[in-house]
Amino acid sequence: MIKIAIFGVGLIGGSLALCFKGKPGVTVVGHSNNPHSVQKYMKREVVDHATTSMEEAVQDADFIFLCVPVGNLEEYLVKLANLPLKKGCIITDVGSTKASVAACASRLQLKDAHFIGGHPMAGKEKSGVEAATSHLFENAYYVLSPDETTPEEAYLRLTELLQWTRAILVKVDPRLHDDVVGAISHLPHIIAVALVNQIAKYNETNPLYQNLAAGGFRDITRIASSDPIIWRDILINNRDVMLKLLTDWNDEVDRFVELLQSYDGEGIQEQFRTASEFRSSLPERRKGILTSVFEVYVDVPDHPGIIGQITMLLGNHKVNLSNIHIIESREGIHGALRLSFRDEAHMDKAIELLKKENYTVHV
Ligand SMILES: NC(=O)c1ccc[n+]([C@@H]2O[C@H](COP(=O)([O-])OP(=O)(O)OC[C@H]3O[C@@H](n4cnc5c(N)ncnc54)[C@H](O)[C@@H]3O)[C@@H](O)[C@H]2O)c1
Ligand SMILES: O=C(O)C(=O)C[C@]1(C(=O)O)C=C[C@@H](O)C=C1
Repeated sequence: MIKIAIFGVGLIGGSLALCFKGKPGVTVVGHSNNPHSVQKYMKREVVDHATTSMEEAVQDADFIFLCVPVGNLEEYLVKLANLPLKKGCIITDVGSTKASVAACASRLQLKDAHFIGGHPMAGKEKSGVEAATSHLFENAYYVLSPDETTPEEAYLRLTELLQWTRAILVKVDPRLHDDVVGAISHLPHIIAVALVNQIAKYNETNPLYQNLAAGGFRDITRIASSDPIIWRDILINNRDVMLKLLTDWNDEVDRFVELLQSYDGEGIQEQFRTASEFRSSLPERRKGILTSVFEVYVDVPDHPGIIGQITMLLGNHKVNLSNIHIIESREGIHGALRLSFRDEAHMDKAIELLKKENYTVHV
């Protein structure tokens, strides 16, 4: 029997619990200091058992997942270091920053357990166990940060367990993680919140701002509704990285100020062109059983009607496309199309048809 203890059965802890619960030979135990939360975990059936006792949760546990706010991770590690743990037990976390928790674990020199930091790059603006879902991590990157003391055997045991999440596991150094995730996750959260607050101030004198706010505003501000405590902890913890990133952000804002002051239309167009190019190169990651990713890339010459030709070819043979993306669209340069399919059979049929028409296809 594999016992998994989860501390903090909220959005992320609850979603992990749902990935593991019911799997052969697995028992999932949830912990909270609050008896009402313990009852809720049981009522919602996200865990097999729940308790307010830390000792009971970790007794004989093979894996311990710390899914509490970043500001509480060190306190939990210190508590665990003083409890009897099963020999070889793996402690991991899901915190959105990795350097400080890794440093804390290495200072503590856990006796019988191995700490391997983790961070699934998936989430929502909603929090709590009510928002948990077993599909949350599917096709998402999941960072793991073993260090030089981590036995290969322990790392492999954790990666094997995490296969149930259907995430893509990737090893990243904790400091590099905080730099990169600061830029692609933490900075966007600050920008979204600052933007909403700017508009909310205008709205105080005229509700038309709120009434007219449409798709653009909603798209860029979804994450402004994220949990204040979770994000307070993340930003304070990654403070140094964030201060540097905000300086660079000010430069980006200043660039637009200069472009507008000098009526530089071409410069503005160039900003949108380069942004669109990078954004369309981001891999699409769809979640859910029915929306697994089956993608191919097709080299295409730059001439009008090429997308129509390809969609017609596939449509005529009843191949269902779920999405089509232009990766490179600069004039005179060969580009690529990313074609997405809902299942493997349609993807295979598309590859066969495209190759027959002499297109270069990359799978
Ligand atoms: N929300 C996201 O998109 C996301 C994505 C990846 C990782 N994370 C990380 O996952 C962790 C959990 O975030 P979440 O989004 O699941 O939040 P959440 O609020 O949904 O869950 C947090 C859990 O921790 C418990 N908790 C809160 N304060 C506590 C305290 N002081 N002591 C003990 N338990 C406490 C809560 O009861 C809850 O069960 C955080 O470290 C966060 O950085 C979040
Ligand atoms: O999709 C969202 O709502 C998220 O905020 C998820 C998100 C992100 O910024 O991408 C947020 C925090 C995490 O630590 C990882 C992922």
